[in-house]
Amino acid sequence: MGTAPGTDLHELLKSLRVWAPELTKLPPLDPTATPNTPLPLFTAWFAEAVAAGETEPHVMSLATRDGDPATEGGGLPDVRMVMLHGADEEGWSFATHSTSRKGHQLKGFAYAALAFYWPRLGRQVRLRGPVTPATPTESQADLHAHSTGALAAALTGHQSEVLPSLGELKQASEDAWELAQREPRTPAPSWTLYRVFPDEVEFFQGDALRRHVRLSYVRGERGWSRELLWP
Ligand SMILES: Cc1cc2nc3c(=O)[nH]c(=O)nc-3n(C[C@H](O)[C@H](O)[C@H](O)COP(=O)(O)O)c2cc1C
Repeated sequence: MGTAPGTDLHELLKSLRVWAPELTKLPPLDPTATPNTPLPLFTAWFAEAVAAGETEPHVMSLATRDGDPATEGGGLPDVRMVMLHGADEEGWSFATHSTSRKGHQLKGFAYAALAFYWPRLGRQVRLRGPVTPATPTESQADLHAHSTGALAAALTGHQSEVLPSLGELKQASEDAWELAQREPRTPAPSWTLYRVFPDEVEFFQGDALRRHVRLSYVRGERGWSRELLWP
């Protein structure tokens, strides 16, 4: 049986391209003009992603590891999107429930990888490193600095548990919205701010002739070193 034109996955894949010139501008990356440490380059690229009109430049993929690789079924990778809450000398931060799937994974193996993609500039940033939870006070302060909707979502709770029906979500969410509006300082005890303190940060600048520039910062005993990687 035929598929209606324009909806076939493989036809669509053939028709798509990355970095179409009408949407994407590929700036050159001169490695000799980059800072000695990755944070200033990240913050500059982030600002440029915002200025270029990236829709959600603060959304990133967060990869974690499941369980212990020595046990059966353990050590498997997992990934999902989360929002960046900040990046400074203490690390790159995000927030989630410590009781969620990723929360349990981070408890068992406190190391994670993050990836950003900013297609309008043909840029990717990836980093990985150990993860540390912030204190409950700092985590709740971070939550309360965000929107009522963010608080309501956190108060709804049960993240990653099996949901018996959408009706149960509606009821829990309505209760959470009501509480968040009435008591904007209500704590969501499992909501936790985590920081990734990177061992490595790689900046990828796409190039039209596929001579992509990959600049990798590696943290060593004497601070950061930089090297180029083959694309
Ligand atoms: C654009 C976007 C942003 C998201 N931001 C967050 C976030 O900041 N924190 C969070 O816990 N989940 C966030 N999520 C939901 C996660 O992707 C994921 O579904 C949820 O955290 C459960 O993941 P887990 O089962 O691996 O723990 C976001 C999803 C999307 C699509």
